[in-house]
Amino acid sequence: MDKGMSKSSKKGVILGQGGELHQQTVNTEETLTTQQGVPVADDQNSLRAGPRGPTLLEDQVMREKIFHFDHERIPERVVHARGYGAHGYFETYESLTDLTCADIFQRKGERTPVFVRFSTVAGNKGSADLPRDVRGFAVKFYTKEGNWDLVGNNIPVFFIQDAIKFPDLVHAAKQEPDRGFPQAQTAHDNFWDFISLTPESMNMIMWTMSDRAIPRSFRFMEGFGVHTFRFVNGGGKSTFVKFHWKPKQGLQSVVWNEALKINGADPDFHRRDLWDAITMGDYPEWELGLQVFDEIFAEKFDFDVLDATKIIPEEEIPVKVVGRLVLDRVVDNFFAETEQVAFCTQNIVPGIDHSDDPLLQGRNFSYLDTQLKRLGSPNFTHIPVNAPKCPMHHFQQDGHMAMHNPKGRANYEPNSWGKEGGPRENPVKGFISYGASVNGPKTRARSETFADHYSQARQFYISQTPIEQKHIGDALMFELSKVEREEIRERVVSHLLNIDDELAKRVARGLGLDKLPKPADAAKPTQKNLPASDKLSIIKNGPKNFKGRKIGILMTDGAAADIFSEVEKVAKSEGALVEVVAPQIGGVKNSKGKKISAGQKIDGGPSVLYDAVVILTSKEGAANLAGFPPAKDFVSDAFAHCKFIGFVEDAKMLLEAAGIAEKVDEGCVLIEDTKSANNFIKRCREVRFWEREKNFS
Ligand code: HEM
Repeated sequence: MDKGMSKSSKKGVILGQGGELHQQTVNTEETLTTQQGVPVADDQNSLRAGPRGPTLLEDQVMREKIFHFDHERIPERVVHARGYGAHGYFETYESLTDLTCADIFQRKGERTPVFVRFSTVAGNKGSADLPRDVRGFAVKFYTKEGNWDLVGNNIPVFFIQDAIKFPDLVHAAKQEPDRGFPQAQTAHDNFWDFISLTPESMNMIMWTMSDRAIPRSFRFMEGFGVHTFRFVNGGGKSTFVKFHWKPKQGLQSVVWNEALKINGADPDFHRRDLWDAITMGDYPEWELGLQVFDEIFAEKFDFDVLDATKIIPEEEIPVKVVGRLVLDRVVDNFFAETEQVAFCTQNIVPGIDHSDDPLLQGRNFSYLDTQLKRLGSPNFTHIPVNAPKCPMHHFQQDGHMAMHNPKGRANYEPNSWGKEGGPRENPVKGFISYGASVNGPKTRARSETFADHYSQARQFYISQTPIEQKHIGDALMFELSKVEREEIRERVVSHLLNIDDELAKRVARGLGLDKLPKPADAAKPTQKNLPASDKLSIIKNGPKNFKGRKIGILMTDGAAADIFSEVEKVAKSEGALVEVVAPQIGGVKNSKGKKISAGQKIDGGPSVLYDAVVILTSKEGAANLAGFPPAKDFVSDAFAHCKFIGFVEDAKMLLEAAGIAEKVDEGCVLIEDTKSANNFIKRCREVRFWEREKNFS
């Protein structure tokens, strides 16, 4: 023990003479060292000339520590900066030899390790999880023949058709450059100015204004490869393919007012949800689906399959399910894995190839280029999360932070070093690009087959349920109400007139436009005969049960013990979680005097954090909470967000104070016994009681 230090009652804990705490190794703890491995005796005090004197430059321990800290940050991704990753595996359901020689699709039942990163697009790294935004859905498959990255989104189309417009799109969407805000939202002039001058974005705008852009969780959203890719089989035959991820948990989104509140209550809502589900063993799963088609279909399809602003409706080409993705392991270290992972559309494997989609072609350049800047060296493939799990042999060498360097004398080929000469080409297994014929004059021209900007936007809109259509209108009104320049608002409405008259009129009314503008000049008239596609609606593809969802039970002292155990029991048998929200974090004593611990204190656990709620108070508890705004909001928000609400007779006073006692509807279930608790859970399977929203003005 140093001079001036005194022992505390805890073994290995010493107080310094300035009162600072020193935790020292006793038995099994490892010794703290510098990066050079030198043991450190005192991590609380820098080296000084006397206890009150200046710190000495000589202090290599402090300098090393601060030097490293000073360089902890790397540039965030230029887009998709905020994300969350997890490990898992992909399991192949059947051999697809006839379609592709990609090794991952050859053997039924084979499991391939994967790393997945979900993200928002526009917000900075520290933004919240629930802005209205596209979500990234990037999957790295560590196949036996190299890494295949399927870098997709939760929306199957994109804003632009040509990668040359990507910098403009992203500049317009992110914070405005003079003021540095608003961040993580598109509700501002620059974004809508750009969009209103870019009619090819209209299909994507319908999707981003829909509830797809405010998913309940990463677990409850679809993923799409977006572009048309190619499969190539062992005989060199190619077919076109589009990739889909279908969540086994079913689709689910939140409502906009809820999203706004979640961002405040828990900005990490989505990452926490994924972390919790995986650590509790409720592994999320998606099935990989393919839409496979040939040149003949591509020729006769109304739209160009190389145009990333278009889908192929599932009714035209059904999605064939070929495998499942299971996420079963959280990261050990967020920075090492989620931050350093580098997905790249150019990472494809034998049997998979690019198409001529001009957006995809530009992406193939952009990702590698940006990652060199972001990760600081061409050796980012040496970082474990990026390194293939199959053998690698090449002559690439040196560079910053080179971790794996080839051995031996030969670092070039051809060479004449025989066995020691290193790896050789393999024309049998090696990647061979599909030999598509390419010709045509060099030109900066866009194909006329890309010119229909409205027909599929309309098709998406008419495929939605009335509630979903209403949400699209509401979202447009919200976003445009934040736009300061009226001519931009008008220009957007002029595009909506080419999509759906009623939608355009409703938005115009909502914005208070004095008169309707003329419809925008359309390069091609809208085809109004495209049929509705049920697969495009979230509500029509919702969950079949309440598994993986969370019920918030607002409880007070004296709450009925039997009802609590009933709700807990039925929720458990459904695979749903319950969390108690109480006036104090210490929990409550139920009617039998048993202590029930709380997951949240009422003002930290608003109902927006739950998929359904139960108001389980005693009479006295309800009376106390009736005067407490966070408790009233808990109930009234759950009602306004169309959630199923279970309640007990004793909670009536709180319901009254929240203003819903008179409005109790079929989405509010009185829980008195096993039967009604079961009934409540059954209702919850519909996720929301949308009927209620019809009564909101
Ligand atoms: C179909 C259209 C697109 C989709 C589905 C898409 C998807 C994604 C996803 C999921 C990420 C995040 C990857 C991660 O989690 O690390 C990402 C990042 C990125 N995307 Fe895209 N993107 C699209 C279009 C584009 C285009 C056209 C460009 C550029 C020409 C581009 C450039 C980038 C860049 C530079 C990053 C950051 C990559 C990094 O720093 O690692 N994207 N994109």
